[in-house]
Amino acid sequence: MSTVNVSVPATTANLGPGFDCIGAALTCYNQFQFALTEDTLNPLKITVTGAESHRVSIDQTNLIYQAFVNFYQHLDKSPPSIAINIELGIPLSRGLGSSATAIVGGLVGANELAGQALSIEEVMELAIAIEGHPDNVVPALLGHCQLSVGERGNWQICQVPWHQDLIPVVGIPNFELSTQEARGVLPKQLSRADAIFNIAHMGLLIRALETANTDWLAMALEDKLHQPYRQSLIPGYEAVKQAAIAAGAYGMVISGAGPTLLAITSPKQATEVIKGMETAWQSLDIIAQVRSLSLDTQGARIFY
Ligand SMILES: Nc1ncnc2c1ncn2[C@@H]1O[C@H](COP(=O)(O)OP(=O)(O)OP(=O)(O)O)[C@@H](O)[C@H]1O
Ligand SMILES: N[C@@H](CCO)C(=O)O
Repeated sequence: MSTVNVSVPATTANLGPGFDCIGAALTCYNQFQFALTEDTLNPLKITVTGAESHRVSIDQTNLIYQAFVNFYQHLDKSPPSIAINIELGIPLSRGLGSSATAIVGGLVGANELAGQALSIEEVMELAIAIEGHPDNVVPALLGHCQLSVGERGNWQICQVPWHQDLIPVVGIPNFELSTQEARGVLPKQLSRADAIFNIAHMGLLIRALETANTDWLAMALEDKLHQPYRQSLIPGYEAVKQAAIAAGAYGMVISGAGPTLLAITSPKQATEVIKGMETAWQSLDIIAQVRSLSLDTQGARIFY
């Protein structure tokens, strides 16, 4: 087989208190096609379609290709000549795990072309090493909501049940915030009180997601580790949060490193929450796309 297609879901990381360790896959996708070529003079050809396609590099710096090459380096082999077609469905640098889709897509495509030389656990390990933290790449690969605990070479991955009555609503503004910039504003040290706050809220979050106990969820989404420092990088954060909660959301958090904002609500209130968040962005003259999504339960999918 010389051509393989891989579809990888968007992911929302952190979910409030779970900085760098929890993330959920959402029903919005990037698609990648990998076709082996015989062209040794031009070993890489990349084409990109979809919104923001002009912003993706089409040379060897492309993150998908870097992950692809990383896979072959891991096997001590040279990468084959390859044509990669990228169909972007997930906006870039918005906190919806676009970089994780590129890393997972590149690795899964390479693994399939290499006859599944690596197990899914080995692919996951490589993906975490490239991204530097597991919270996006693990659910992008496996689907569902995933808690990743451990360190290089020794990860425990725990699927966190997500109650079907909890609807994720994402508000995606039309400005970008790079993960690098959003990590740059975080303090190097935390007080003991803030550490205890996050440990307790994270424990509550796991049970709240499973049971849809909405009092628990409303409290569990609070965090003292990253959101207080990142809010000022996202114009409209407070107004959109207030509007979402007034319209029936249980809470609202920064999705990944932002600037996308993630509200969680009930199936009944989802339309009102979307309207409320839209109106709040509009009143600040910020263009944003607000929509409800579902939990993706498949992760990276291979098809021919
Ligand atoms: N389909 C893609 N092909 C190649 N590179 C990509 C692709 N998608 C994302 N990237 C790379 O990832 C960068 C965005 O990564 P960044 O971590 O800043 O944002 P994100 O992954 O969208 O957000 P977050 O990590 O907060 O969820 C892009 O600037 C680009 O370099
Ligand atoms: N946990 C990461 C997710 C974005 O890559 C962060 O918030 O910086």
